[in-house]
Amino acid sequence: MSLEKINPTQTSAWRKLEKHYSEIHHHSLLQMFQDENRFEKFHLKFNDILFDYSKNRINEETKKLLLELAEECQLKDAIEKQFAGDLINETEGRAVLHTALRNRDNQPVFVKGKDVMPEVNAVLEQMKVFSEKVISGKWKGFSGKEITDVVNIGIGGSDLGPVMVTEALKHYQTRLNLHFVSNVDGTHIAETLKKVNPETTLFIIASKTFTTQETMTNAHTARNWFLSSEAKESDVAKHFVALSTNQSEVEKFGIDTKNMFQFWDWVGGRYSLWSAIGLSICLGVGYENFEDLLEGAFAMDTHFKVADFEENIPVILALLGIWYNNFFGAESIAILPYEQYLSRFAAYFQQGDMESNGKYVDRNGKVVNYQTGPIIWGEPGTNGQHAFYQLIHQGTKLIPCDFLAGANSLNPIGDHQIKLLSNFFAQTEALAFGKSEEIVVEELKKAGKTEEEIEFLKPYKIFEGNRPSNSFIYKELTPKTLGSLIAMYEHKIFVQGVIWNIFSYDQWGVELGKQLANQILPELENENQIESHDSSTNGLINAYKEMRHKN
Ligand SMILES: O=P(O)(O)OC[C@H]1O[C@](O)(CO)[C@@H](O)[C@@H]1O
Repeated sequence: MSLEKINPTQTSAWRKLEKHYSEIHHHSLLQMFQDENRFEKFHLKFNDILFDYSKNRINEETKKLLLELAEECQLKDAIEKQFAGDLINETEGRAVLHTALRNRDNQPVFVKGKDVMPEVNAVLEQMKVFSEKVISGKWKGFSGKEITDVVNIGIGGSDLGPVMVTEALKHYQTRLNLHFVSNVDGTHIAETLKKVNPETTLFIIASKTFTTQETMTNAHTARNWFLSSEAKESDVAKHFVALSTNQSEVEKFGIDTKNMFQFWDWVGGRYSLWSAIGLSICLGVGYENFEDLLEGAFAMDTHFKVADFEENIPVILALLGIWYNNFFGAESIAILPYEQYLSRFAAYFQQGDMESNGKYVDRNGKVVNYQTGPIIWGEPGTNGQHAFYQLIHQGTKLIPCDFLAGANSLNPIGDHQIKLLSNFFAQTEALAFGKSEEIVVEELKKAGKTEEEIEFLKPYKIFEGNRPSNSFIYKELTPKTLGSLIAMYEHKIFVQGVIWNIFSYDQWGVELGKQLANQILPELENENQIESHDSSTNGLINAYKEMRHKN
């Protein structure tokens, strides 16, 4: 059964929200916080995570209306259909079941009448056995030495998840050194190969389709490099494994299918870190930690499935996003982790969110007349503070922010953590409440400025505030907590897609560029002048041909 296809702007909740927005959009957070119970009203707890959403430009009525919108858009039904394995990715005729990959209570999950759990568990077991063999040193390279380095070759969802998670869980690192190669720019693989030894390196070729140009090019280069050492063709099996849904392409590449870790078309690339694509995570941090990551995600899945919407963290997070995106006209969201280990978290959700909800055609095939997915960006605090926070505080754009921090550091050195957290708390406070003219004047007086200097400096030093943020504070960055946080954002993306009435699980928008690149590639293989494109593209190609070194 497909999802209901409701244009959100046609719902009565949307109309009420428009009216409500016109009534409250100028209200300040300062006024709203006159209510001493505001934090009590607008925060939620989930295991070791606290979600404070009180510093948002909402009141109880806003929340009520946003929840009405979710009901009217039949969110409950959509959630049930996704978890049940309905073919909700209609343009590709697929179910969407990354939740089955972390379905830790093992209840059957059916796709087209077949329970997928036995296969899911079999691949997990294969990942466990293999990663333990490599980590323990039982898996030997062609010259009998242990594996020391693992190179994951993949791109997009076959790279970003493992990169983000292995960085986030570096504290739990095994003895193996992990490397990731994604870019087709030869520099990426060249610089990586300089660091490794063919005798002790394991290459993981990670590609759902096993046809992606970047990945296959890098994979062939790695294979040639490997075979240019002492290694023989028959040694490839000891040094190359594949993560894919495409067995025949894996065979064509020359990887023994014994060394293939399978996943399925109901796992979207950007939701695949929980699948065989997570093999580099298992190798990097150990299978038990990978399992804990799955546990954390499963706990969030269960919460998302069963909690009432008003207490449902992904639902509330999604609705707040809609409030800013569609009513305030905010164009982006900054994800700002005060946790160095989460340095790739925002980059990961750039793909997660923007590839999922960057769509202008709705589920009825009609061009939408409202905004859909936001731009996602961000860097870890406090680095961001010294780079782009100026614009968030005093720029002309409204940028809702998600702040994330661990209460405890995994590297408790001196007073680093309280300094870090003092910044975390200070930033959301400053964004929300700003700095008034009176305080600015008082400070300038204290600094001994003249009346004239005060008049001049005053406007620059005032912070109008009223800039919204969510805060997530968790006990410590464990694999479980990380799993929950990732799943939380995944479900947020899904909820927003349902409300915007778009298909969140396809990505047709990346195809045109790929197609054109394939057409242009043969044109670059000769020295002929090119005239087949527009004048700009012709001009650029011909200039390139002039500039490049001739063989
Ligand atoms: O795993 P594959 O098939 O190589 O695809 C890599 C990436 O390419 C895309 O299909 C489009 O860029 C992503 O969705 C995907 O994560």
